Amino acid sequence: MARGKGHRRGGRGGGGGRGGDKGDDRGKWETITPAMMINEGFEEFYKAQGLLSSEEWEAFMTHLRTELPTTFRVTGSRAHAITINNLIKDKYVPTMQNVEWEGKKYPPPQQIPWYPEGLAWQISAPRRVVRKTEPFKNFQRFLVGETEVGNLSRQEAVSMIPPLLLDVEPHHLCLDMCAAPGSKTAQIIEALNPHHTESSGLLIANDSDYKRTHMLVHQTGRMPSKGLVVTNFDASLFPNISLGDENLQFDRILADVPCSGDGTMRKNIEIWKKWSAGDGNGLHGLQLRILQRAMDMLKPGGRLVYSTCSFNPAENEAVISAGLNSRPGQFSIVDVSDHLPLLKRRKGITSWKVATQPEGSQGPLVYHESYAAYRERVESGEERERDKDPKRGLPETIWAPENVAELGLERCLRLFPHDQDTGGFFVCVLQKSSEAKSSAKLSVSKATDAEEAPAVPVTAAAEEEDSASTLKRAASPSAPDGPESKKARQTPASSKLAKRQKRDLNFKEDPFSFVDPTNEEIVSIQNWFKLKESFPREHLLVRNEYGDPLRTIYLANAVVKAIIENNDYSRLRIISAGVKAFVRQDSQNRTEIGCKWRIPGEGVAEVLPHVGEGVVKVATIEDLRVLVEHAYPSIELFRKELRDWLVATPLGNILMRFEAGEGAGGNLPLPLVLPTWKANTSMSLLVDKREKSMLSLRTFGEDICKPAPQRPKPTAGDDVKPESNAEAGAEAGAGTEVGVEVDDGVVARGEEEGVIFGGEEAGAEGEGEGEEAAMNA
Ligand SMILES: C[S@@+](CC[C@H](N)C(=O)[O-])C[C@H]1O[C@@H](n2cnc3c(N)ncnc32)[C@H](O)[C@@H]1O
Repeated sequence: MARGKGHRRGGRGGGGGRGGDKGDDRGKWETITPAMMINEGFEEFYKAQGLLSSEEWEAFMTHLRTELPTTFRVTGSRAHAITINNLIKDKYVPTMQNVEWEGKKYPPPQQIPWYPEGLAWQISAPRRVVRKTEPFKNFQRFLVGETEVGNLSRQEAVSMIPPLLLDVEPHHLCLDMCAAPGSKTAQIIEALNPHHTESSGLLIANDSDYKRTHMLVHQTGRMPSKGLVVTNFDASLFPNISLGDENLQFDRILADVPCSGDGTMRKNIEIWKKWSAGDGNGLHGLQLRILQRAMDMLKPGGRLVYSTCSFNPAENEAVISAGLNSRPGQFSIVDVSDHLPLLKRRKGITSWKVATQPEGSQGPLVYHESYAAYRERVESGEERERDKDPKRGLPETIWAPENVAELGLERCLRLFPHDQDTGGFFVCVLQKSSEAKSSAKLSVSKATDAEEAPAVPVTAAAEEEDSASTLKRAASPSAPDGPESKKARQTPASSKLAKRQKRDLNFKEDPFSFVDPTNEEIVSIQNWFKLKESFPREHLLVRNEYGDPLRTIYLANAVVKAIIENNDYSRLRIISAGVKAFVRQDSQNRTEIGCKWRIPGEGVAEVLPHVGEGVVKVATIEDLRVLVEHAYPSIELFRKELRDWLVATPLGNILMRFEAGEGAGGNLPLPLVLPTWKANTSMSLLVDKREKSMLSLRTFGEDICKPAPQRPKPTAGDDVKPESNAEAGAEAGAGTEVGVEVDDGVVARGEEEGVIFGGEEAGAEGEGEGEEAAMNA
C-alpha cells in the first residue's frame, strides 16, 4: 500500500505526472543530457522479457529518450466539442503550416488518427519550438486558456484508451477506482452524458489520496454531473455500498492502478535514474487486490478495464493471470482487436521472467526460474533479509501460472512508444460471465467495512460550507430551532443509519442531508425559476446534518440519492456528491432581491431543462458583446427592448440565451445559455474572467473584456457582505490557474439539442467581490 499511495517515482502511484497529471518533467527537457537517460538494469530486464525483436530495440530506446509530444483532447458534450474542434482545424492549424526553427520544419498539430471523431490532437513540435515561434505561441495561448476553462484536457494519448474500451452507456453504474487527477474520469462522465441531457447513470470516482480527491473534485467540476460521487478509499478495500435491499454492483469498472510508471519515462525523467526491477514486484500485490475487489463488485455481464503505464509483466499479465485464476470461470479477456482500428497495439505475452535486484537499483539483476527457486535463495540469505517473511517477499502470483496459455493473455493490449510516438501502456478488458454469481444480495453488515481499511491520510479539514454553518444556523431562516429544521433533524440521511453502520470518526468532511422540498428557501427558488413538475426537488442535497440550505444546494440523481440515504457518508468517505445547483447570492438584508439564490455555471445544464416559461431571457449577440466587454454594464448600454425588460425585472439571477448567428463583429456557432446577475442599474455575466476572455476570443476573434472599474472600499454600514467562498460574480476567479487544487474556478458546459451552456463558479481569489460590486452597481 505504501508504495502505491505515495510512490515517489513520479510514475502512477501518487503525485507523479502522467495521463493528464501536471507533475511531469517535460518542462526541463532542455536541461536533460543523454547521460541522464541510461539505466542498464532497465535495458537488460526488458531485453530479457523478449517483448521486442532485436531490430526494434533501438527504435524503442530512441523513442524513450525523445521528448514526448504534447497531446490533448477536446472535452465536453459532443456538439460543443465539435465546435471547438472546428475552431482548431479551421482557424489555428492553417496558421501553423510552415513553421521553421533553426533550419528545421515542424508540422502543425495533427488529429490522433485512432481517436473517435478526431477529437484528440498531437503537437509534435518540441516545447522550445512552441515557445519560440509565433504561430505555435499563439496556439499555445489558446490551448492554455481553453484548458483552464475546461474545454480542452491535456492528456497522454495512450491514457485516453482505457475509458474508450470501457464502452460506457448513459445508464451504466460505473466506478473509477484510482481516479485522480481525473483525466479518465472526465472521459467516463462524457460517455455517461454525451449530450448533457438526463443521465440516470452513476460514476463513483475514488482515490486513496485525500488531497488528490480534491483535485478530482476540481477536474470534474468542469464536467459536472448529478450522477457523480467522489470518494476517498483504498480501492482494494472499497466498501460494499447498500442500496437498501441489495448492494450496489457496477456495470463498468476502471482499475487504472498505481504502478511503477516506466511507460512514462519520456516525461518523467527521474525514472531513468531510479528504475529497479523491484518496483513492479513491489506493486503487484496491491494491484492484484484492487483487481480482485473490482472483480467482486462487477455485475454479472459487466465490463472491467485494468490498466497501467508500465511495461513490466509483473504489473500486467501476472496480475491479470492471478486475478483470472482467483475467480475461475467467472471472467474472460475481451478481444477488442476490432475497436479503435487505427490504434497500433501489440498482444499481451504468455511467458515472462521474474527478477530482483537484492543489492538495490544499481545492483545486478537476479532472475528466478520459479517461485521455489526464489524461496531457496531467500532461505540461503542471498535475497533481502525481509523476504524471509513470506508475506513480505515476492508472491507466487508474479510468476506465470501453469495454465498461462489458456487465459487468453494475447488479447491484452501493449502500447509501445515507437509504434505511434506515445508513452508506454498496458490495457486489459475483462468481461464477467453473465452466469457468474452475483454478490448484490450481501447485507450491509457483511460488507467490507471502513474499519478494515488501512488508515487513509486525512490531512485537511472540511472545506465546504459547514465550517461556517454552525454560526450561520442561528441566523438562518430555517435554523434548526424552527419547525422545518426540527423535521429535517429527525431524518438526516446519516442519522437514520447511525445504528446500523459505524461512523468513520477520522473522516472530517461534512455530512449530507436532503432538503425538505417545502423548505421556504426551496419554495423561493421554485417560484423564481418557475421550476416545472419534472424538477427532482426531492433530490436537493446540502452539506450539513439538518437539511438546512445555507449556502450551496446540490442536485443528485436517483441512484446517488439512494447511496446517500442508505450508507453513512463517513463510512463511504464521500468527498462530494452531485452537482452544485443553487448558490446563495444575497445578503440577508437585501429585501428587494427577487430570489437569494442563483444557478452557478456548473448547475445550468442540469437545472435548465426544468425551468419554466419566460425564465430564460432570449438575447442577441449584440447583448452578448456588451456583457463580455464590460464588467458591470449599465442597463443603458443594452438594446431598448432588453433595457425596458431589465428595468421592470427585480434583482436576481437571470439565465440569458444568446442565439446562434453572426453580428456585432462576432459569430456564435451554437446557441449559448449563460447565467447573469441583474443588479439595480446594471447586469453582468456570472462568468469567470478567464472564461469571459476565452468566450470573447472564440466569439469576437479578440479579447474585448475591459477590466472591472476599481470599487471603493466598503464603509461601515454598507449592507452587502460577501456570504461565502462559493459566491461571487463576474470578477471572481481572477488568477485561477490550470490544475489548482480548489473546488472553485470551474466551468460548466453542456449541450442539449445543440445548445451550449456556459458559466462560472467563483474562483479562489476575489471571492464575493464581483457579486458585491454587481449588486451595488
Ligand atoms: C495512475 S494514477 C490514476 C490516474 C487517473 N486514473 C487518471 O487518469 O487521471 C493512480 C492513482 O491511484 C491512487 N492510488 C494509489 N494507491 C491506491 C489505492 N490503494 N486505492 C485507490 N487509489 C490508489 C493514486 O493516488 C493515484 O492518484
